[in-house]
Amino acid sequence: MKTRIARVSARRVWDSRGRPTIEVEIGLTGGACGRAIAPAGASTGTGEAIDLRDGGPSFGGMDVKRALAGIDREIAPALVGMDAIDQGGIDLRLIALDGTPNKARLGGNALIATSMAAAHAAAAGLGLPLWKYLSGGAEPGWIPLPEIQIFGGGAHAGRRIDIQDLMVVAVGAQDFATALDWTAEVYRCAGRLLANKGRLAGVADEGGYWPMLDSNEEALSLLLHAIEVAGFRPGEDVAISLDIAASEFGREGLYRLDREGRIFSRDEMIEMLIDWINKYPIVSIEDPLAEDDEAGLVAFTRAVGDRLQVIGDDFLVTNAQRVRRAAAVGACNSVLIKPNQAGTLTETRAALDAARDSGYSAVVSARSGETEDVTIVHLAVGWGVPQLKVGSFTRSERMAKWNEGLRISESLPTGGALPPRASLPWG
Ligand SMILES: O=C(O)[C@@H](CO)OP(=O)(O)O
Ligand SMILES: [Mg+2]
Repeated sequence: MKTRIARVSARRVWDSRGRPTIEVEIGLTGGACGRAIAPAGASTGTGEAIDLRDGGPSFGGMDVKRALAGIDREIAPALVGMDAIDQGGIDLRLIALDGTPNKARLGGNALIATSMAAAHAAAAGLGLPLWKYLSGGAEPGWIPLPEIQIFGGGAHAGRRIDIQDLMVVAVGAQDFATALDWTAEVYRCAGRLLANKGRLAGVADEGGYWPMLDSNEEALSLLLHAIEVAGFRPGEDVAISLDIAASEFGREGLYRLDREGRIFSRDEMIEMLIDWINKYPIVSIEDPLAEDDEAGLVAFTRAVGDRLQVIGDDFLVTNAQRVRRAAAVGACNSVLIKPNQAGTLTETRAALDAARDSGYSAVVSARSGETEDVTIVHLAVGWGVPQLKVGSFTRSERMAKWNEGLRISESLPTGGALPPRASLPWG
């Protein structure tokens, strides 16, 4: 059999924040090979798979090396001889081998890089592009709609503003290439507007501009202005999407917003967000409240869930059980899908299936620490997820993914067609 695993090897490579990470390479008996690199978050949910990452000010720890040793000594011997096409069996074996509930022993980063490398190897062994292999023969009808960061704040930008991602979605674009064109235009205008104000401090971890502003809302109004200056109709051509990443500044129902100079109660936080939704063309808000504030998330979803995509990221951590529980209590109506939060592709897929069963929308997402790895783009296309969140222009680890989307769209029967508006939550 051509797709039997002949070797598993790993190396220490570097991510976009200058930190070591793990690349796994899997070779098959037929000669095909696949490889994948683990990304890493900065604003992480407590329920995520635990990575073995190097810590300390000089990142001089030994944890990545420890993870590599685990791959050499335990994972490789366990996987050699398995069929790479048996993704479920491979992932189950990885989970059993690790033996902890959060993958802390062998490392979530070791597991996800291995799990994704197996999929790449299987696809290569069958002579298929990864998206096609993952789609199981179904023809995707479209390529996902991009959600792209224009301003970066929170843990990705020295907390100059409290909220983490101010993004745009080209809701009126018909195709993927046009969505990128429009977003690039807004991005350039936003940069010019910030520079003219003397408030541009560089670019954040995901490529969005790093704004030095006096309030969070100032960033929102500047973003709206940038959409208009770029010549688009706010809300009709280009809309706003936010990741508040509220777990970074909220605990036990209290939210400390440094830009606003005060602590908000849960109700005040919800009031402020609803005020923004009423004033700006916002179609999606991620982690509006902290991961420990289920009551707040339920109240927020009850108040605006019929007109807004409410995404759980830190709160749901790509976990099927959590998605089902959230749906039962009415917290959020959408889930962010990040493979490395789950730790294996099979668990990632289970979270997506749980979302579909619960009537939740889904958004596949990169992490703030990324590399040239483009697996998530194939995953979004192959699994038919209609939205994809990756960072912005001016950072190549982000553009590697958007450019891969352009390449994939050339081979889809529908070309670069985006999901029909009616199939999206705001349609
Ligand atoms: O919060 C998020 O959604 C991601 C991407 O923006 O950030 P991080 O990878 O740091 O969790
Ligand atoms: Mg998030």
